[in-house]
Amino acid sequence: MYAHFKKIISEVHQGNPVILRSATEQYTLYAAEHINKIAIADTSSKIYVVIGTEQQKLTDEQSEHLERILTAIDETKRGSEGLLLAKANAGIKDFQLPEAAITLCELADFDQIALLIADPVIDADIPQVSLEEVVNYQKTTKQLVHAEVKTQLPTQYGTFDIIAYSDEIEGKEYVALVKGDVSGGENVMVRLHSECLTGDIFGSKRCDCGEQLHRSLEEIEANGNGVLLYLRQEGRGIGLVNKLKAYNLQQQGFDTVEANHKLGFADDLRDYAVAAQIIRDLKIKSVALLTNNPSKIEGLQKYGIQVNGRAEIEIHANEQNIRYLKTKKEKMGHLLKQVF
Ligand SMILES: Nc1nc2c(ncn2[C@@H]2O[C@H](COP(=O)(O)OP(=O)(O)OP(=O)(O)O)[C@@H](O)[C@H]2O)c(=O)[nH]1
Ligand SMILES: [Zn+2]
Repeated sequence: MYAHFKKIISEVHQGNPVILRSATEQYTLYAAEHINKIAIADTSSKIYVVIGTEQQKLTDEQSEHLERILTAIDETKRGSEGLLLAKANAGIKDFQLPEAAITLCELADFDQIALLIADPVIDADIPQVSLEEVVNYQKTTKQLVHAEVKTQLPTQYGTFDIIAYSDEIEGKEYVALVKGDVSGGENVMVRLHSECLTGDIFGSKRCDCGEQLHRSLEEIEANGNGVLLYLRQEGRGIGLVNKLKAYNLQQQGFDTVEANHKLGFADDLRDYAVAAQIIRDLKIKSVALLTNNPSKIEGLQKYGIQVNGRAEIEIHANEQNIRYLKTKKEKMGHLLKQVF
């Protein structure tokens, strides 16, 4: 995993250029340690010096690099340089190209100072890396969830350890309900449960969430080992207010996917980086997911979690949720055997 990304880091480390791009912009990136007059003189494009800083205060090393770079640029008499500050402590959600540039320099064992040169020459020999790749690499490899407290929770299904997590990806709070010793475990039974206030708390019949939540806890208890992660992904990531707006649209005849589109959202906005991070924090080696939703499997694999199996968790349909379940099967690829 990440072979291409590791090559990028190695190129930056050796002082070679790489192209860093977002959907709308692209630049040639050099770590400041390697910049020399030739690289600067060779280009007539705008040059940005990017500095990672906590409080707009440079370290001694950064000041030295900056002086060297500015002298080099000055000697070319171009004077088209600009200064970009990247927040050294920027949350992953706020990452833009400056933060990505600084991250690449740090991963290449350099100080937090980089050069970005506009209008890069696209050349097959110069490897390219996207902002998204940098963000995904950080989400996979950097510890971005934190176990804050662990205690016992006796429930009607059995007694679980409950661990509350905070995270630096979404900025939310989560819980993991853990049965037994899962550390080092292979094929651990895991339920990724997406928050559904209406279904989980009020027993809504519009969806199958509440019943799935309780069934999962029963199954984990019966298995004597497993984890339920309560993920803050209300409304497949669109939030409670928008989900209720989607319900109004469904009342008018649109299905759950069409309703999302009418509100300006994709079918499903969920990202499973937090789930992957918690699974890694629990030192689980591989999982067997309780789900009917193949995108949860791919969502975890994307962040390096080994998914060895799947157990279905199908709830009997009722009159109110049959259309919703049919849409999930037909449009979202959910593996539902009892829905036709
Ligand atoms: N946008 C939107 N979200 C919904 C709707 N009904 C339920 N949800 C949300 O969908 C999520 C549940 O996801 P589902 O796709 O039903 O099932 P799943 O959890 O992905 O798949 P399983 O693991 O098989 O249960 C929860 O976050 C609910 O709040 C709806 O009509 N519109
Ligand atoms: Zn629901």
